[in-house]
Amino acid sequence: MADLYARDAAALSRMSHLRFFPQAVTGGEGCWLTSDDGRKLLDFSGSWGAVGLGHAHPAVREAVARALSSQAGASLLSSATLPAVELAERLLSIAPRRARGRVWLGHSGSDANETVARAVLAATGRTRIIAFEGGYHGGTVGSVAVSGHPVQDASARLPGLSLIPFPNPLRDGGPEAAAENSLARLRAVLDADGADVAAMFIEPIQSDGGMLVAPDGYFREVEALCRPHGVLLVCDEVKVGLARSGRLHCFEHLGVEPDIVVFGKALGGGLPLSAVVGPEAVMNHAAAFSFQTLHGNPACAAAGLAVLETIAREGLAERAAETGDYLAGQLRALRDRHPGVVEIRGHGLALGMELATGDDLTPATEQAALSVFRAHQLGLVLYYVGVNSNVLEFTPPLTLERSEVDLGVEILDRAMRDVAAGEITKADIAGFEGW
Ligand SMILES: Cc1ncc(COP(=O)(O)O)c(/C=N/[C@@H]2CCCCNC2=O)c1O
Repeated sequence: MADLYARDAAALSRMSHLRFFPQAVTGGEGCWLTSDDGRKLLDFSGSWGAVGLGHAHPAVREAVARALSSQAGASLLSSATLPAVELAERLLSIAPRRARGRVWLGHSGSDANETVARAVLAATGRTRIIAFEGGYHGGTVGSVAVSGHPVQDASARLPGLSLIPFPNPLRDGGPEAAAENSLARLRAVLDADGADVAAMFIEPIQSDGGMLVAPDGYFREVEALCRPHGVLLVCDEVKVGLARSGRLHCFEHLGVEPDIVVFGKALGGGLPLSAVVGPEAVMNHAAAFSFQTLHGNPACAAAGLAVLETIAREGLAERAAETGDYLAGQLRALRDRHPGVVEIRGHGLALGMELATGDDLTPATEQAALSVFRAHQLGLVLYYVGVNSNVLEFTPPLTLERSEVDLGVEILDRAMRDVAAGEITKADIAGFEGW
C-alpha cells in the first residue's frame, strides 16, 4: 500500500487538518488503532472523545447493520422514523427535568450548538448570549459565534455575545480568587443586560480550553445569578458527557440543572450524531427552523440508541470513574520525573496534563507538541488542547483496561524523557502545526 499519509495529502483538503504527527490508520478495535505500517497504536484520544465505547463495538455494529437491513428512509425531516423516535424517547428519559421537552437530532456538536444559539434568541426574543473565554462549541459559523477559543479569534462572534473568564485556579490565584474574578464579570453583564440575555453556554469541564475544572460551587453560583434574569443554562456535554466524567452527565458534578443539554461526539459511537434536549417552549418555538437532509437518519439514530443502552448495561460511568482515578494517579506519578508537569486535572476519563515551566508557569507549548509526536512514534495516540496549546488531553474509550493505562503511561513517560533528552526537535514536527 502506497504511503497512506502521502495519499491523504494528495487527495484531501488541509482545511480539515488539525495534525500533530503523520498518523495514518486502516482499522481499529477497542482502544487500539491499526496503523498503515501494521503497528498497533494505543488510542488515548478516541478521536477527540468521539469513540466512547471503543472502536468497532459489537453493539453499534449490530444496531447499524439492523437499521440498514430494512432502512426506514434516511431522514426525519418529512417522516417519523422508528430509530429516531426510540433515540429521542431514550434521551428524554435521561434528561434533567428542566430539559425534558423535545429532542432535536443533528450530525455534530457544531450544528447542535448552532441550532441552540439560534433557537434561544428566536424563542425568547432576546438578543444576547453569555459564554466563556476559551470555550469551544463548534466550527460552523453559528457555533463559532458563541465560542471563545482563541483558535477562532479571526472568525465572527455573535454581536450580542459576552465572554467571561472560565475560572482557572492554577493561573488565577487559587480557587476562591478564580471564582470571584469570573463571577464579578458575570454579575456585571447581568446587571447591565440581564433582561436581554437569552442563554449562557457552559462546558462542565472546559475541554478544548485546557480541560479546566471550575472550583467547587462555582457553577451553582452561576446558576443562582442567571435564574432571576430568566437566562437559560445551556450545558455543552459534547466532549465530556455520556459517562466520560464518571457520571452519566458531567453537569452532575456541578450541582446544577441545565435547561438545555447538548450531546455529540460519543453519542454516535463513531458515526455523526448530535442531540439537543430542551424545554418545549424553545424546542417547539417554530417548525422548519433548523434541518439538514440526513438528520435523524436510521443508521446514526440506531447507533445512538445502542450507545446509550451500552453505557447503562456495561456500567460505563462507574468504569470511567474507576479507570480515570487510576489513570490520574499514574499520571500524577510522572510529575516526580518530569518537572514540566504542573497539574493533572479532570473527572473520570476526561483528564488534562498541563505542561509549563518556571514560577510564572510559562506554557510549555513546544514540549507538548514534541511529546505527542514522540508518543505516536512509540505507539500511543494523544493530542494537546488549551488556549496555550500546552495541555495533553486524555479522552480514551471508556472501556480502557488498567493494563492499557499502564502501557500508555509508560509510553508517555518514555516519550517525555526522549523529548527532555533532545532526541526529538522542532525540525521533526515541521509541517504539523496542530492548533
Ligand atoms: C465541548 C465541545 N462542543 C462542541 C464541539 C463541536 O463538535 P463537532 O466537532 O463534532 O462539531 C466540540 C469539539 N471539539 C473539538 C473538535 C475538533 C478538534 C479539536 N478537539 C475537539 O475536541 C467540543 O469539544
